[in-house]
This record gives sequence, C-alpha cells and structure tokens, in this order.
Amino acid sequence: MSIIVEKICCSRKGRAILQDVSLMVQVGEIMGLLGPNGAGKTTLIRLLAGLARPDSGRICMFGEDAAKRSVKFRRLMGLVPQENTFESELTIEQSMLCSARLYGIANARAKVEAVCREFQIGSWRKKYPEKLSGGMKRRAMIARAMLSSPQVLLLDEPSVGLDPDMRQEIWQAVKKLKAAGKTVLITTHYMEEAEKLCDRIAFLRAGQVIYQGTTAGMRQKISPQQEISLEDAFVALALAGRRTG
Ligand SMILES: Nc1ncnc2c1ncn2[C@@H]1O[C@H](COP(=O)(O)OP(=O)(O)OP(=O)(O)O)[C@@H](O)[C@H]1O
Repeated sequence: MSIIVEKICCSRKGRAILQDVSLMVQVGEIMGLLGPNGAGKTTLIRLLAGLARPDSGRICMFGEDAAKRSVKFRRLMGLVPQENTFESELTIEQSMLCSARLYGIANARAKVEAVCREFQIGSWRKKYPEKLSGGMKRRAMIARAMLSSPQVLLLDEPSVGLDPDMRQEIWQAVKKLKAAGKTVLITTHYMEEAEKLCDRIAFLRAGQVIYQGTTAGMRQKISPQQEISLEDAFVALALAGRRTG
C-alpha cells in the first residue's frame, strides 16, 4: 500500500474539518478526491504533505509515519499546490535549479534537463512565470515536483481554470507519472477528469469520506437501475448531505 490514512480528525478554530477520515491508495494508482467546496480536500492534501498535523489518527506513506516528520517521509512525496509557486524574479529554469540544489540533487542541471524533456518544457523554461500561460506553469510545477524523484504526487486541482487543450496536456503529464509507477492523489471538480484519469475516487462531504471506489461504482450506488452521469451522482451525494446536515 502506498498511502494509508487511518481515522484522521482535524479541526481548525474549534470547528471539525475532517472527521474520522480513512483512505487507502495502492502503489501506482491515481486516486481522485472529489466533493463539494469546503468538504476538506485541500486540508487532507496538506496533512498528507506534512504541512499540517491532524488532531488524531495516522498517516503512513510507504510504511513511513507522517507524525515522525522525517526527511525520508518528505522525500517520498511531491506537492503541486493550486497556486503558482514559481518565484516571479526567476525564470522557470532558474527556479527549478534552485529547487534541485535545495533537494541536494548531485547533478542538478542534468536532472532539470531530464524532467524538462520528460514533461516537454521547451525553450520557454527560459521565461519568467508571468510570461507563461496557466497550463504551462502548471505543467512546469508538476515537472518541478518530480525533481526529487518522489514516489507519491499530490496534485491539488491541477487543471482548474485551464482550457480543454491545456487540461488534456495536464492529463498526459499525470498519465506519465502513472506510467512511471508513481502514486498520484489528485483533487478535482471536473467529473470528466475523475472519469478519464482516476482509477478510484474518494468522495468527501463535510469532512467525511462517504464513498470510496470506482467512478462507475459511485454512479451505480446512486442509481442502480438507470445509468446516470458522474455529475448527477455527485450532485445527488452533495444534496443528500445538505438535507441531512
Ligand atoms: N486554517 C483554517 N482555519 C479555519 N478554517 C479552515 C482552515 N483551513 C480550512 N478551513 C475550513 O475548512 C473547510 C475545508 O476547507 P478545504 O479547503 O480543505 O476544502 P476543499 O474541499 O478543498 O474546498 P474547495 O473545493 O473549495 O477547494 C472549509 O470550510 C474551510 O473554510
């Protein structure tokens, strides 16, 4: 098992954000985190990345306990957050070189070359982030996260705000990660993305995992007799929460 999340509870300012969240992600799997706004997806990603601590529960990656905050744990995973994190005064290439040196990668320049080739980051790597489209930046962020050769990639809404063309490019990049045997956890509001990209999904609502399985399984669970779209299944699950909550 690549990621094990066991009974995680997390609160902020006295309010429960995640309640008893358990999740298992297999090695080489693309797992999608779905759910309405405010369900707790980003909070879970932040906990997995070691950027915040849960109140209780356990997170393990490849057998390494997150609570230990070890270098080994941090090196297991690469995080691609929602917002652009490239330095505005550095070119993409300079930023990548800085990251590679911070990671202590021996031949930093060669590694940057290799990931740029892998993720088709051409001559535009010499440009400053403000000159690049959202899709280019997002692809470069995925490439940068790969510099330390992590086993697990955490992608927080990687294709939000991108046109269909750019979105497909991001999907290709994510498929490359899977082909390389990486485990990917991805949050998304795009049902097409979940359907086309994710092996399995977990649906969060008000801080709880209420479904874990395939997208087909979720559609079937909501409407066993008649085939419905994933979007309709999503809305039904989200609305059921509003009625009971
Ligand atoms: N540091 C914090 N202090 C107080 N509340 C917080 C904090 N971080 C998150 N929250 C709250 O926790 C809830 C879950 O937020 P989170 O960003 O994890 O949801 P999400 O599922 O990623 O939402 P979205 O789909 O809109 O990105 C929200 O109600 C948010 O306001």
